[in-house]
Amino acid sequence: MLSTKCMSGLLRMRPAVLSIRTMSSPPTDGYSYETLAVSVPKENVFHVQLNRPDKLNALNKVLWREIGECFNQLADDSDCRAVVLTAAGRMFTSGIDLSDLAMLAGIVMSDDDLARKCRAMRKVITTYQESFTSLEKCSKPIIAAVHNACVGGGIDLICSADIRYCSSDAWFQVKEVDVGLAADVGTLQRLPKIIGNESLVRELSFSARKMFSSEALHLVEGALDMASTIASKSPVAVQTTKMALVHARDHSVQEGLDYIGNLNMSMLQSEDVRIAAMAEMSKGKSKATFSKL
Ligand SMILES: CCC/C=C/C=C/C(=O)SCCNC(=O)CCNC(=O)[C@H](O)C(C)(C)COP(=O)(O)OP(=O)(O)OC[C@H]1O[C@@H](n2cnc3c(N)ncnc32)[C@H](O)[C@@H]1OP(=O)(O)O
Repeated sequence: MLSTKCMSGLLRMRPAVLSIRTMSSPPTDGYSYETLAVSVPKENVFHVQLNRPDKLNALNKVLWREIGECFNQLADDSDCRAVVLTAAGRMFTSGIDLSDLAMLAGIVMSDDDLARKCRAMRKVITTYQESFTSLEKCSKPIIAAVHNACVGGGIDLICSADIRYCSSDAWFQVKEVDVGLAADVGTLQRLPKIIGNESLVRELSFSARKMFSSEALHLVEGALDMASTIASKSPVAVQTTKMALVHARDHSVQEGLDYIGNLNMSMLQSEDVRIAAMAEMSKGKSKATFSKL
């Protein structure tokens, strides 16, 4: 989102979301959540949907916890090679559940001692941060497909995904200052690196102004097709690529080169390299099939 390139969107998102449901297999065993719906619409592609439509997918405590649980589970699921993240109902998310903000006020009132209040507050912030960081730690590529509103904590969430698509009616709002907060769950850390424009990030974060999508290039099927393309490639190559990209964002070029060198001294020994190379040399005559990772 938000750079011209990433703002490019998912046209007619709602019908497309319905069509994901139609194509999907029933909820996967072991993926039972109160606030998330998980399905498998295409081979090795998992679809995670924020599922509190009546509350515009406001991020309550349960949803925040379940996001972490779900992506930790997907990380260990060898049937999953790529993930599409969408939301049910008329908006992607309206941000943190405002009744849970009262919980923060509860902490302020909970003790007379500042150190104890600070420790309780730190625990909440860390727990929320770790939940969204689970997307980044999950080695499977994650495509967030945003429709309509993506507010506050929603920006934190999609900044942890790998790829962002949005609908032509999508809008984005770093709204924290409007509720008296500095965003603390990843937006201020990740968004500048995603957009590559520090000035724009500051403007959005200081003003809480809405930023609208003006481009609409892809359908939800586009996200699914992209996930499917990724899922068809060597999981060793794709997941190592994701690890290297996340590492590279936070390290120098030389540190990144050392990191990929250390990783690839093992990964290049994978059977996937031979299988992929043979398929490439056949110029499309033979199709590469990779085993689970
Ligand atoms: C340690 C903390 C770290 C995290 C920090 C995160 C910070 C943030 O996310 S800041 C942003 C917080 N969000 C907001 O301030 C947005 C509040 N909502 C709205 O402004 C509007 O709902 C919105 C413009 C998104 C949509 O307006 P619309 O008129 O179309 O719908 P509504 O009638 O307002 O909403 C429908 C029902 O959903 C409930 N709801 C919507 N948003 C929230 C929310 N964020 N929290 C709780 N509930 C929400 C709304 O109350 C309606 O419910 P009901 O009355 O029962 O029908």
